[in-house]
Amino acid sequence: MSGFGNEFATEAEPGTLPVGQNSPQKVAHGLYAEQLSGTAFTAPRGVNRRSWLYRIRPALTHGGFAPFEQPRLHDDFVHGPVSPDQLRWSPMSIPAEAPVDFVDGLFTMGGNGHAGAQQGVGIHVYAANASMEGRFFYSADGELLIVPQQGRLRIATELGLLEVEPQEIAVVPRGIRFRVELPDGPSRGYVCENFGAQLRLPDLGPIGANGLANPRDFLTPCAAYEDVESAAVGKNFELVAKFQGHLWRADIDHSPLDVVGWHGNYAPYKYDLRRFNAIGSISFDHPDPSIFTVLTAPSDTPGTANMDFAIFPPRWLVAQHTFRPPWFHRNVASEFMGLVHGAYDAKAEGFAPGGCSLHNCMSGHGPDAATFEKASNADLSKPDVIADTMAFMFETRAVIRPTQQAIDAGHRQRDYQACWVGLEKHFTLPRRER
Ligand SMILES: O=C(O)Cc1cc(O)ccc1O
Ligand SMILES: [Fe+2]
Repeated sequence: MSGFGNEFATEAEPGTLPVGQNSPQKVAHGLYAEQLSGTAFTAPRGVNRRSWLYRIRPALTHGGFAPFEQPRLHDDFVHGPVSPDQLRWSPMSIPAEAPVDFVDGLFTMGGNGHAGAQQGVGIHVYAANASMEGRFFYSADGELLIVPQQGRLRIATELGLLEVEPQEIAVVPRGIRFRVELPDGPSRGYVCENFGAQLRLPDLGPIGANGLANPRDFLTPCAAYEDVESAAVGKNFELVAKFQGHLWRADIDHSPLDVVGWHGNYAPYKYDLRRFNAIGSISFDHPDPSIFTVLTAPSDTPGTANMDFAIFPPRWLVAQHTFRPPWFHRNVASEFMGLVHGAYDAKAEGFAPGGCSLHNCMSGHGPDAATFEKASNADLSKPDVIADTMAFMFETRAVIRPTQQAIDAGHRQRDYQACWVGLEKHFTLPRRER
């Protein structure tokens, strides 16, 4: 179903949805009615999100929770000093031998804020080789923006099935239970867990009513359900929850993906980044990267987002008498970048698909020496096309604290700063005539 944040109504069996009310005394087909609230009951109508689910069993049907050991996934972003170094990582290798599913394959790179304060983000990468089997997951801490880099994901959610491939993204709202299957086997990607206000389309200001990510290109699944008892398939099922920064597990004797019909505006969605209508300079100078915002999660300060998701898609560079690539700069916001495909226009080498970089608040960064040299001498009489590329940025208001495991990781490029060696002093003044 198409459209960002629409009021959808969908049923996998005819006659499931009640007409004219949400909670009849008896629901059709012997189902239970359950409301899933994604915003405060009293949030203003324009941002209020909730859905009504008609399901085989209510969501409370499971055993007690006990801690679940996956120490690579957490959100301890508070303790210890944080270095202002520019950081970069090569792609994390995908496990080859023992089966590792999406939950076990998550590795927290860094983040800020805390789920408890409903502020900040957790930034994770995943590297997995196996589908989740008999395991279902949800995060009560934040909505999950999933950016696959290698391998498709088949995300079976309570509200329906999302299939995403690299260069597409999926967003699973806080609380929605899902299972990730890997149709292509070895898979890798990035996840931004947004603890703040929900992602939405940015205002377009003078751009007008169209452009950037267009609402109709966001797709939400139709209802699809499983009527599966664990005993019938001879397996133990478990429900894994991320709650206040830690993982918990509970036995569950059935698939919780048992929603036969639902209606509302709190639902997972996907978007193909190749549909992004990039807008840029047709005169001079490289614009601020906010022009590439796909989705934004506002904070309480207008214009200063908890998190922005921006992409750097294929596009033409036509600006005149200017340095065309991203400029050297320092930013009050913090920038975590990843590369889904191809090469990034500020880095000639070293920023590989599946890799990532972190440039924190006020840390200087910009084009590497090779890019600076090339762009400073480029022939600007011709347009340049950047094809075959898809980089992205999670940009946050607060400093992104890398985790100790990210700092210690073997795939961290300890020589990252060397990419700027060669940016020599060129300062000269014309000789003054007497
Ligand atoms: O640092 C980066 O590479 C991201 C970035 C891209 C751009 O085009 C302008 C500013 C910016 O921070
Ligand atoms: Fe930057």
